[in-house]
Amino acid sequence: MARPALSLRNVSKTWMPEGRSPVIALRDFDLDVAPGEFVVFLGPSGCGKSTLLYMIAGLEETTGGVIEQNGRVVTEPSAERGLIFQEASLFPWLTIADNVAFGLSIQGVLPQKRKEMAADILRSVGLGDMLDKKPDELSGGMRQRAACARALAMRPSVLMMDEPFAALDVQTRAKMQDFLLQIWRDSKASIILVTHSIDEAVSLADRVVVFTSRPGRVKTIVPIDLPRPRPTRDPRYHEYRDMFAELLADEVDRAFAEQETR
Ligand SMILES: Nc1ncnc2c1ncn2[C@@H]1O[C@H](COP(=O)(O)OP(=O)(O)OP(=O)(O)O)[C@@H](O)[C@H]1O
Repeated sequence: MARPALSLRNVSKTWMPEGRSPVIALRDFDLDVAPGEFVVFLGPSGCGKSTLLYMIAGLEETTGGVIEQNGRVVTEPSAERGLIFQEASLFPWLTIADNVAFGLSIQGVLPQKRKEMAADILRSVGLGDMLDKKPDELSGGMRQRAACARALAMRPSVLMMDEPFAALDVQTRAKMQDFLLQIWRDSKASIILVTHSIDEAVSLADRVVVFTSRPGRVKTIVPIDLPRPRPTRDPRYHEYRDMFAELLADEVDRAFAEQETR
């Protein structure tokens, strides 16, 4: 791989919740993400996927190891690394256009330019008619597109998404996946998407990183060697699905077995 966009070396995190025992969420996690690569994190519940995104975003500190973006150690949040959550975290009192413009104001973009940029990017995600609407006037899928627009306006080179479509109905989810592939191609950013959906992983990823159960480590990394749009009727598509189902079932079984021997 040419210089990775993102490099994780021995990344570990132990949470120290007050009055409770420490939780080792991640231990010695290693991964390189290439520029423009689409990586999906798949793993059992509680294996540290969100924790890892927060650390890559610079919102939480690691308790071991190093995270680098383009060779620079990550120590704090940066516009270079966008993070989108399951529920679009837009400011409810601002219009969609002002939500997008808000981040640009922090970057020092002047008001008129902010307005133009916000309108442009909202048009590119199909929300050109919604500029003056407030978030609660939009559907869930539209809100998620607005959240994408807000993150993309900052031109991040890495865009992280934590189960972004989990709250959406099946049809909207499929549309959002197509939309995401389109903005991924246009933006040329690397994407890291966390999902519980095996189908979503096989439909979207260049590579799927399968986590072990907690403490999360890399169990295996599987490149998806299928053209896009993914041929869902192709036997190979189903082979990938079956393989991921087995890998996850293994980890869930292992976690249960460990709990029982404790
Ligand atoms: N702020 C926190 N303080 C203490 N423990 C935490 C905190 N955040 C997460 N944890 C613990 O760290 C572990 C990993 O949590 P995390 O949310 O990263 O897992 P996940 O893989 O994203 O789970 P899920 O798939 O269910 O969303 C869990 O045991 C969780 O309870």
